[in-house]
Amino acid sequence: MYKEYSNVYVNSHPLVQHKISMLRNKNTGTNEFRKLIEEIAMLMGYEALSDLPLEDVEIETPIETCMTPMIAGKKLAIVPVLRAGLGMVSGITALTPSAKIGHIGLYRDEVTHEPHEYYCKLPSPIEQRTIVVVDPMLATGGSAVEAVNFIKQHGGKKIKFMCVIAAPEGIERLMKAHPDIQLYVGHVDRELNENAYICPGLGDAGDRIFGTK
Ligand SMILES: O=P(O)(O)OC[C@H]1O[C@H](OP(=O)(O)OP(=O)(O)O)[C@H](O)[C@@H]1O
Ligand SMILES: O=c1cc[nH]c(=O)[nH]1
Ligand SMILES: [Mg+2]
Repeated sequence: MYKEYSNVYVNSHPLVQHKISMLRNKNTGTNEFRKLIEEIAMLMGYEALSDLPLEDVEIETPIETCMTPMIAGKKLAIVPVLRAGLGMVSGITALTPSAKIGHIGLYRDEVTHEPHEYYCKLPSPIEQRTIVVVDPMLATGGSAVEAVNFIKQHGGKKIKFMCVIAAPEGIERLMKAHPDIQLYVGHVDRELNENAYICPGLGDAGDRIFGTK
C-alpha cells in the first residue's frame, strides 16, 4: 500500500533493496547492471504473480495418484516498454516460461519529456490474459500511462505494471489515469529533477542496460 492506493505495492524485501542499491552505484558496469535488473525482476515477479489462479490436476507420483494444484490456463503476457523494459523480461520468463511477450516502443522527448510511440505489438487475443507491463523507471509517468493506454485500446483488462524505481510524481500520474491497475514498485525515490530524472535514481536505465551513451 502506498498513500491512499491499496493497489500500489512497494517492495520491502532486503534482497530487492540491496540489489537496487547496487544498481544505483555509478561504478556498476553494464554486465553486472543487466544481471541485477534480471534478478530484481525475478524477485518482484514472484510477488506480483502471487495471485495467479490455480486448479487441481491429477498427477501420478511414484507412490499414488493425487490431485495437486497447478497454474490454471496459460494466460499470461509480459509486455516490456522498450528499451529498458527488455532487461526485465528474462527474470520473469524464468518463472513463467510459456508467457507470451508483447512489445511497446516509447521514448521520452528530451525537451518536453512526453513519450513518443514507435512500436506496438501485443499478443492477440489479449482480453483474457493477465498482462505484466515492465519498465525499470517510472519517472513523470507519461510513458507508463501511454503504455497502459495502448494495452487497454487492444482490449487488455487485467493489467499489472512493474517498475524498479518510481518517483512519487509518476505513481500519482499513473494511478490517477489508471486506477484499476496493480502497480509493483521496487523502491519509491525522493523526486524528479529539472530534466525529469529520478533522484537519487540510477541514471538512464536504457543506457546502463545496453551500454549506450
Ligand atoms: O515516466 P517517464 O517520464 O515517461 O520516464 C520513464 C521512461 O523513460 C525511460 O525510457 P527512455 O525514454 O529513456 O527510453 P529507453 O528505454 O529507450 O532509454 C524509462 O525506461 C521509461 O520508459
Ligand atoms: O531517471 C530516469 C528517468 C527516466 N528514465 C530513466 O532511465 N531514468
Ligand atoms: Mg533511456
